[in-house]
Amino acid sequence: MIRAFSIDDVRAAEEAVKRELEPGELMQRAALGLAEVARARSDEDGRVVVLAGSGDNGGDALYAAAHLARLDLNVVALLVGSRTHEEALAAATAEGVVPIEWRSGKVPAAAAEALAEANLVIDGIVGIGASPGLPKHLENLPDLFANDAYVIAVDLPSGVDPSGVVAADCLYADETVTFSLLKPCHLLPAGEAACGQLTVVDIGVPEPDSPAVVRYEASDATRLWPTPGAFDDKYSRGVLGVMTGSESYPGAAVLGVTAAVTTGVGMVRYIGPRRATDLVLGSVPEIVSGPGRVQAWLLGSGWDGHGGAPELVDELLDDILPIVLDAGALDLLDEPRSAPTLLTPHAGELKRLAQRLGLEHTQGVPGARVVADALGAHVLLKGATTLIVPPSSTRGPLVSQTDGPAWLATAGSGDVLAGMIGALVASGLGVTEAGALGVLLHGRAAHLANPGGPVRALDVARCAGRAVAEFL
Ligand SMILES: NC(=O)C1=CN([C@@H]2O[C@H](COP(=O)(O)OP(=O)(O)OC[C@H]3O[C@@H](n4cnc5c(N)ncnc54)[C@H](OP(=O)(O)O)[C@@H]3O)[C@@H](O)[C@H]2O)[C@@H](O)CC1
Ligand SMILES: [K+]
Repeated sequence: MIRAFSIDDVRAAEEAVKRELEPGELMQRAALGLAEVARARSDEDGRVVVLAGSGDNGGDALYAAAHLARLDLNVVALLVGSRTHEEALAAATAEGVVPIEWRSGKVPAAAAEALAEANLVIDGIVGIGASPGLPKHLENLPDLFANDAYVIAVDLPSGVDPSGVVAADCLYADETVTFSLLKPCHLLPAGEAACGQLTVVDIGVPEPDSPAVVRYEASDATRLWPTPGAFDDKYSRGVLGVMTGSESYPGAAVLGVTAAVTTGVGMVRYIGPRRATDLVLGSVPEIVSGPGRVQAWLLGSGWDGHGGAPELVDELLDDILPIVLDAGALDLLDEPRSAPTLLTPHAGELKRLAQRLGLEHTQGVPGARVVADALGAHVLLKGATTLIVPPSSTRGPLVSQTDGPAWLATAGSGDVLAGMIGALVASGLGVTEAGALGVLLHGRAAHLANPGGPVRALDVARCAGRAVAEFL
């Protein structure tokens, strides 16, 4: 599992280590690690520009500049903040780094020339002390870079919101070198794309207890998968009740049920309108049609109204069983249930849901968070990066998964994902684990369906079993 920590926790962990070290030692470790990566990425006769801002992020960059100059690289330091880390600047200039001040206004000619010639740019403008966005004079900075310049961000790309919540103008990097601990922006959509390759340099700061953001990996699927034992039967493995599809959209039912059965669950009970039931039975003869005992419910994919049995829905919502509410069923809930509940909206559905509930945020992490809090439910926000946002009261981390190829943006894909997650909830996983492993499985199955090429949702559903076998 990949973990990122809140900025407060990162600062506290760094302070605790600093108390045990000589003053400045931690920054020296960071700068040395950064310089080693930068050296490995630069040519023999490399021309390096270091962008140094006001804080310690600029300090890291300037000390790294000193190391690189000592290795005979040609290094220019652009001092772009309102202040400069003076000791680090003195160390850099003592090694032959050429400083140029550009604290506001138009770019000085010497700075523009150095940037145009640089094949390596080290972005030490701002780190975890950042407020989102770039200062006015640096807004068009990338226009000054050579086309083939390799950009290394120190700790995080400048301009990015360190907490990964607010999307803002930032300096895109080819590589981000961070120190011991990942920060939320490294894993969340508002920052991750700007990071490029993420390299972690160990400076000896231990992980705090509780991560703010986590990402499940294949090894987590291996560890957590609800693999049946010799004494299991179809009931002990778990039964999933599915109410999906409608007269207008019966295909959603076929996709979700196919995905659930192929993912592996003791049994699927399907309840839906006649046409959808016939189609489901025609392609998935393993299912049992009609109500009965189940361990979890999946509702809503392909609904046009309240599915096949509206009279059942209120009863289910009052029940103590876990429920996955997808698509049309996102409209059902107005207040928290007492049992685990997972909502699976895409961005448009989240917006509508938050507006219906009259909430102040409607998008991204803040939107998912207010919906999760209002409904006491986990919100799985589908997208290129899929997030799982728990209600604040759980104090649990956000989950951020980027497992699927972009080809998964296709009709029926969400129905398949819902079926996979439903199967995992019925098998006994909590909604967070089921959501995260479902997204992992969805991405892996898409890859197996047609590596590197377009996929149809039904093929993704059909590949789930093989993908599970790979995890195990
Ligand atoms: N702590 C440790 O032990 C270790 C820390 N380490 C390093 O220190 C970094 C954190 O350093 P930090 O706390 O000095 O903050 P940092 O991000 O450099 O600058 C904040 C200042 O920048 C400004 N500013 C704000 N927003 C801005 C923007 N959008 N764009 C431009 N400028 C902006 C604002 O100053 P202003 O110019 O407004 O006066 C603000 O005060 C961390 O990321 C890591 O690299 C490593 O050495 C390992 C050990
Ligand atoms: K930076």
